[in-house]
Amino acid sequence: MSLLEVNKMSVNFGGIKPVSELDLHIEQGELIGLIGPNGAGKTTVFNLLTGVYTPTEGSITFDGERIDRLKTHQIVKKGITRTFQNIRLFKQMTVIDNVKVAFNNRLSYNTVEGILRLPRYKKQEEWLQEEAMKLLRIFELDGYANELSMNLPYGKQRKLEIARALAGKPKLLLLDEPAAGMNPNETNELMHTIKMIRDEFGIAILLIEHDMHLVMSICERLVVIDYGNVIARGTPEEVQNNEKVIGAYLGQA
Ligand SMILES: Nc1ncnc2c1ncn2[C@@H]1O[C@H](COP(=O)(O)OP(=O)(O)OP(=O)(O)O)[C@@H](O)[C@H]1O
Repeated sequence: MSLLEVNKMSVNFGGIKPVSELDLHIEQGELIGLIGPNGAGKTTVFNLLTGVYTPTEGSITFDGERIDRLKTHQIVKKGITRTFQNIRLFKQMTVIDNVKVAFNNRLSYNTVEGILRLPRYKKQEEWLQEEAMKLLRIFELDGYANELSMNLPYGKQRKLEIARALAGKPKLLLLDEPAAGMNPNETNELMHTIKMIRDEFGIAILLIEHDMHLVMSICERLVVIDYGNVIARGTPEEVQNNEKVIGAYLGQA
């Protein structure tokens, strides 16, 4: 069984169907690109996978369990985390605190232990600090740990968002246009970061991205959607030469 199995998933908003009968399978450790023209339904797919929307038809099975009726925080606990098209960091918090909050669902002290700062709280706080620093080091953000996140350069804010998503220890990471707004150097660095995550963390990644060079360079398989329907699947080479795909992108121009 695949890590993620989406079968005939649709969502209907008062007659509009941004996603229609979508099938999607992702295996452990795969790096898959979800591409398509503007308004094709890509972000809606992410919102369905993460419980922001509930599918009106079809099913989502993750790690052998149905998740399509679960709430977002329950899905995070099952092992799916994401980043957003527009950066959603806690701007007024430090870099390390942005990562620490995401470890929350892995802590086990209760409120009283927290308020009284009892030993279990202290031990977990130390663990939290170490784990958060480890993640920051991997992303070369440890030097910025105590800066406010809003003061980081744009590319580093994007990296921090990914680091925060990894703090939840996902089995599947969803990245929504991580290269949006980046300059070519930042995009290049991001490409290495995404590859590194997959190799070091051994997790599956589903990537929405308009930067075709990035997508074609790092994804093993691509799924192309248009008007909420899958119009092509395959390796980057196969998809690049697919007439329906070319037509969909030209139609946009
Ligand atoms: N809650 C909603 N109610 C009504 N329509 C919606 C809702 N959410 C999304 N849509 C519509 O679904 C379509 C797909 O939007 P979506 O944001 O998923 O596309 P996208 O492929 O991510 O586009 P982009 O590449 O521009 O980010 C759009 O026409 C959008 O207006």
